[in-house]
Amino acid sequence: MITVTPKTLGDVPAPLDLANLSPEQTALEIKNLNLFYGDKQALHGIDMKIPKGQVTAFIGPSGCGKSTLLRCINRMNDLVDTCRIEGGIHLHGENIYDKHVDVAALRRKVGMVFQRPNPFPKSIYENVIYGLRITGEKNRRVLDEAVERSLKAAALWDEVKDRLHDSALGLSGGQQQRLVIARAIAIEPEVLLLDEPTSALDPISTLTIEELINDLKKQFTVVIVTHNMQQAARVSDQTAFMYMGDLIEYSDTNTLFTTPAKKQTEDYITGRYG
Ligand SMILES: Nc1ncnc2c1ncn2[C@@H]1O[C@H](COP(=O)(O)OP(=O)(O)OP(=O)(O)O)[C@@H](O)[C@H]1O
Repeated sequence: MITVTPKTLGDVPAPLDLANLSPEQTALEIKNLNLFYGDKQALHGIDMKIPKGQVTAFIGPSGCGKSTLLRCINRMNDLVDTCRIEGGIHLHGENIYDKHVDVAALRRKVGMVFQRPNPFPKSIYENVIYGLRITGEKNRRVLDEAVERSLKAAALWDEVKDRLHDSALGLSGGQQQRLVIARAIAIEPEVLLLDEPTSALDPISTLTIEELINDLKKQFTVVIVTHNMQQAARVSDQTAFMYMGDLIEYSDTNTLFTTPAKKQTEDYITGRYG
């Protein structure tokens, strides 16, 4: 039996009425999203609004479709040949799956951090400004400021400010993951997708990243996939429980973990399966 103590990091905001968010409150709206890998349907008619400036977690047993849904938000699934999508995801009222959407521009608005830290074999400095270099930024002062701002926002500045031109590969795993977060936020996205960002880290680094997530939502909308229910309870404002490609329950995190509406959710959070 797993017991989950909800929300220990940050303030507990008043729960939002997730079904009736206003356009101003909404960062993303997922509308009747179906996803197929070949003949196999991995997501079934997902409908949800993700609020701005908050942390939303996707939880559920292995294979339920959490990462698939997360990857839909910046069209990473476009890279999978067999993948077919119906329905849409609306950002500023526009479906990101419309034909004319520039996917590179979308990924500048919707950044992503993966399970394993993946810094480039370059200096700390060059890692952070990687996205800015791609956009053609050359002004040294602009780049220096972006490095300092992003590393501070990723809670890494104090640890690396005297060795910005050393290789990023010399950092610890937890530092590398914060560097990758700094790289993602240097281009000032609106939404940050985190796919099990602490699963390769030790408990202390995990706590540092969880505290960081709580700070990041002041500037960004954060969506996190985690297999760790305690982590979802600690960092997220709302939680979506998925099972076999269905969105079973989506509510504010305290409600989902203390008084779930659906039996499947209760069975999962009490450790009866998954
Ligand atoms: N590239 C792919 N090609 C074919 N099937 C895939 C692909 N990626 C995922 N799937 C299938 O889609 C379903 C959902 O997988 P997904 O990785 O989204 O689940 P998950 O909930 O994130 O699981 P985990 O917690 O184990 O990472 C699974 O049945 C998986 O086998």
